[in-house]
Amino acid sequence: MKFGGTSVEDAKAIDRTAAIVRGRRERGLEAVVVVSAMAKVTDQLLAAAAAAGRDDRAGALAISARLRHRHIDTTADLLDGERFVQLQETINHEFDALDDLLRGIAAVGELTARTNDLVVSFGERLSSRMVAAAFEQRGLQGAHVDARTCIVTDAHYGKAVPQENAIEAKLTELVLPLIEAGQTPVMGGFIGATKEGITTTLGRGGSDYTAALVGGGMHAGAIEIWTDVNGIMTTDPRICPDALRVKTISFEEAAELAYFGAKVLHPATILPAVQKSIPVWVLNSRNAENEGTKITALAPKCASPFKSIAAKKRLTIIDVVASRMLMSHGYLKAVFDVFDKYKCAIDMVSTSEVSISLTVDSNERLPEICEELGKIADVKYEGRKALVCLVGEDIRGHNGIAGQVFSAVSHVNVRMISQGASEINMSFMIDEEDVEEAVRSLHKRFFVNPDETIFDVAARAPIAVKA
Ligand SMILES: Nc1ncnc2c1ncn2[C@@H]1O[C@H](COP(=O)(O)OP(=O)(O)O)[C@@H](O)[C@H]1O
Ligand SMILES: N[C@@H](CC(=O)OP(=O)(O)O)C(=O)O
Repeated sequence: MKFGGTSVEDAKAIDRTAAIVRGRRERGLEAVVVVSAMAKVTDQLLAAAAAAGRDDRAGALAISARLRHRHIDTTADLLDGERFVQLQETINHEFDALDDLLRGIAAVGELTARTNDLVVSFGERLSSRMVAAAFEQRGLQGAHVDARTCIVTDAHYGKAVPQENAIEAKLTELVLPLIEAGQTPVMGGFIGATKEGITTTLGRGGSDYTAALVGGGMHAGAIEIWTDVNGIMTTDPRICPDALRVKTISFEEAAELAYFGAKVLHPATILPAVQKSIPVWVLNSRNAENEGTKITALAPKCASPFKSIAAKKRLTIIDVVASRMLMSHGYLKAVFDVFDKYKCAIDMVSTSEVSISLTVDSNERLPEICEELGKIADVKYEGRKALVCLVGEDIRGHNGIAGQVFSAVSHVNVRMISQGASEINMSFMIDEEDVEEAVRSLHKRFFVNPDETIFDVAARAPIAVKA
């Protein structure tokens, strides 16, 4: 069971989380609980690290002081007596270590990726201790597990690669005995450590990934991702408040959605679950009675061509123009080698006779990448672009679908179009400021008469939406 930042954001949310876990235990189920940092804490830790890195020591320590108060206040609301005193001491100890670290970064005037990971790791280290203690007080026999003892990764800081065999061995050694003793292990998501014990992180949104690694490594019967919406919806409910819950979706569809920007699930989550055929559920911790979304190996038959629409912002289009060389042997390889060298993933590619257009996440190394590409071609790049992606296994069965999609967004300037080889997504690139309108138009066009076997039409009323 993984509970995201909003499911542990304050004492009330942690209380709801405890009630959900109690419900599972009362049904005779055993659970390992993975928690994220309290909502927004990771962003604030990143801001503190960045401030320290540019020598703003006072700014960094001020952020840390606010976080210390928030964690202690929540602990005071959660725990009584001796339990509170003990955890308060632990939290103060952790924040003293964080402050020392921030002072160190400011003194050196340099923030490395490795140190950045160590700073952000405090979020999950603290939240997991608080949730474990809250479970303990509520008779759930919470047992805190430091995720860094089990989630073994390589040393690719900021996006470390988990070592699944080593993880499975550690889970068997350290977590299984706790379950066998009737306890509820609680660990932080998102963080891990190299085999030498250096702290790493799995990339933003990585707690879902931890949940899948733990579920996979322990051969769980199910992986539950508890969040703040009723499940995977037909689009982000912050863009369309009338988005509908999707009752069932395939692993492939969910993976495409996650990759193309649906924040509700981390893209890497699905893989360990698919490999072991473990069903994944996305559920709402504010509305635990709701059935959520079930992600399964096979997509159910659906009368609608699409299950959901995702959008991903902060992309850059790069146009590489080389009229004489494009079709020559080895040219594309030379272009892609440059992206490989900078470990820069490409989202979409399209070619014409004279140019290749590629899209990548906007990142600070783009000027270097383009300078290097400039040695073999003329290069232009343009940021503030976004990708809109429609996902559904039944796209291929619907004639004229592209016409319907593009007439729904005929007022928007479309820069690139792609239909993936898997034939379960159709995506196009537009200006960032057009995303909301394009998604609303498409949602209106494709979910006006939804298939009731797949979409929760009964609950058309707006669901809980984050501010
Ligand atoms: N297709 C979608 N279905 C559901 N939620 C979505 C979708 N696309 C984007 N979201 C957003 O994802 C959010 C949940 O992800 P996140 O904030 O990371 O939650 P958590 O803190 O629980 O991990 C929702 O509040 C919603 O706004
Ligand atoms: N706290 C990490 C990991 C995570 O998955 O968080 P959440 O479950 O709240 O999206 C982050 O913000 O990236």
